[in-house]
Amino acid sequence: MAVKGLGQLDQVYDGSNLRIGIVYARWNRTIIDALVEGAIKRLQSLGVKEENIILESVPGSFELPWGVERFVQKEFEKGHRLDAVIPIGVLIKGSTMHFEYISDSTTNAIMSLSSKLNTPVIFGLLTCLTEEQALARAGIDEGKTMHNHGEDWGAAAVEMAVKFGY
Ligand SMILES: O=Nc1c(NC[C@H](O)[C@H](O)[C@H](O)CO)[nH]c(=O)[nH]c1=O
Repeated sequence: MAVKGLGQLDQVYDGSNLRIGIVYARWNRTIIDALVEGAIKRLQSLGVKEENIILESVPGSFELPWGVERFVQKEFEKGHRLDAVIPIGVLIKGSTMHFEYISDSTTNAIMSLSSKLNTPVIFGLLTCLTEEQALARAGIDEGKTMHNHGEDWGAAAVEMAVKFGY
């Protein structure tokens, strides 16, 4: 018996009527730029118009939750509802516990945003132990060992907006 919905696992969703926000942190900029580019590329491949992809930045990943919350509210107040938002940040472990505290607090805060804003908020935070891990997940390491995770986030934003949006 076919399990209902499984066939949707690789379904392509039409983003042509969607307005998507991307809020990126400005730490580890080379990696961030690749991830943002990957998300935009996938959004456009799913039909999201260039003028409907709205970019904003914050100083670092710690500012992402509040920045995303205010970004969505300000766009709504301007009459431009966002159908989904992709926060993008790159945290790389240093020699202190800073990484752990920001990773944990920011992840939990981002997780609660979708319900709080009634808008799909995608988890676009890389929490890496080494720079090499982050480069690989942005698809820009030497050996091109992984795909650009920004593309996954773009696809998730379109799917969540089409399936559960207004
Ligand atoms: O420390 N490492 C990182 C970082 N620190 C800054 C922090 O997010 C915040 O902007 C400041 O503490 C000011 O509030 N922000 C990142 O996005 N990635 C890191 O790897």
